[in-house]
Amino acid sequence: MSVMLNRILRPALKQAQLLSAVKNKQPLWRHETLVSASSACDATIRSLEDCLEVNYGGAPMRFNYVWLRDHCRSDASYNSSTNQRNLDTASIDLSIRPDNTTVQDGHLVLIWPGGHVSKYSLSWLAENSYEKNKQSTIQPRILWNSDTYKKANIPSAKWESFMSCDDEVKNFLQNYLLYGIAFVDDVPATVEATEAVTQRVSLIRETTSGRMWCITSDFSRGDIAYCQLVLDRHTDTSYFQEPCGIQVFHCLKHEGTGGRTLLVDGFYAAEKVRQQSPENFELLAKVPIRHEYIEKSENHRNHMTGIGPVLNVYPWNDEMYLIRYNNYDRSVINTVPHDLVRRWYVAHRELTNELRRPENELLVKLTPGKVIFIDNWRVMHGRNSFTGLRQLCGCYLTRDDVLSSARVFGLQA
Ligand SMILES: C[N+](C)(C)CCCC[C@H](N)C(=O)O
Ligand SMILES: O=C(O)CCC(=O)C(=O)O
Ligand SMILES: [Fe+2]
Repeated sequence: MSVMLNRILRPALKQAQLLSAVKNKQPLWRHETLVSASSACDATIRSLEDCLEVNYGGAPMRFNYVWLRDHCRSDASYNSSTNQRNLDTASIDLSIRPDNTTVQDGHLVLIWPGGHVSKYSLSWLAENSYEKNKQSTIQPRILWNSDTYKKANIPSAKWESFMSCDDEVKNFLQNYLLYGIAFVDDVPATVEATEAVTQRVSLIRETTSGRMWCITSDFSRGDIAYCQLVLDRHTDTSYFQEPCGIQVFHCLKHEGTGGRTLLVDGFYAAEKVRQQSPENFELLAKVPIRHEYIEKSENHRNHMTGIGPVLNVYPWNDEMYLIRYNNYDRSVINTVPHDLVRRWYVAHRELTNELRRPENELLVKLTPGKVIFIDNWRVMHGRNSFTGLRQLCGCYLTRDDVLSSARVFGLQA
């Protein structure tokens, strides 16, 4: 089986060579020919069968030849003013190899059959190598429990400066990216001001809940959010194929008791599971789970479903990027056989236990003026039961646009 696979991946290797390599347990790459070797003051290059090995400081990096041709940054191949590829990738010969390989002034220079020249700075190659990227995080984060979040003493942004000063928004976004929650204080207690504050950061994502929504416990919609009962920790819109990126809450009025907001860093809890039982983490990251929103009332008819694992992880570096966790909206499990179902419940229980540890629960009373932004892909929210009139307004924001704003400010996101 592995021989078959290798044959497909390395067609140039002779079957006999391959078999003897497998038999002698030699690494297969030994059989690849060292076509040329050139060195510069800071880099060594080796041409292998289907890739170029570049030694430049850290671990050796390997660049496939088609990849190199595809990533040529010459004017003919790439439009650097729009940052878009001109080259038709389908026109590249899949067995292409450069005729000439040199390093000049910190650049790798390749001459391809037909004479096209490609030049890549070594630092660009290092930055964009798989070897580098499998070790880096897309988004640096500080995972927290109640204590560590409080000790970090993160300042809230202030309405006045938030609305007028980009640096205030930048600092706010930095906190938001690191912790998955961030606050703006002194916001006028109106839907309009709440809308204005969110538009400093992103676009509003209109959903079936509305654009800006304002809820009281009036049972106006077919969902338990619209009552006075306790709501356990959860992420919203888990029934969307792409759950909403950001949840914004502003409590405009509360004449009564209770109704504190519960926040839990889902990544903190999930990392605990990863450390304690990697097999449970993997199940939560693999088993597809459906969530559902079914509403049948006079004014609203909806049937949404979203399918995906509870934990979503980038496959090349194992970084977590999205949690779907909503026990209210979780639908029928019918995507895996019974033995996996049993193991999935064990894994889900372990995650739930971590999410429910009292030391992980941050409780905040949202008061008029305090707007909270919650990373709905990471931080769970819930609330205590409450009495009296409570008016909560807010909206969802599109994640892509929040991250884009952050990157435009020069933040890593
Ligand atoms: C009020 N607000 C619009 C925020 C929520 C309504 C949707 C609640 C749903 N159970 C969910 O978790 O997505
Ligand atoms: O009432 C609250 O504080 C939050 C309710 C909730 O979970 C939601 O609206 O998404
Ligand atoms: Fe919610």
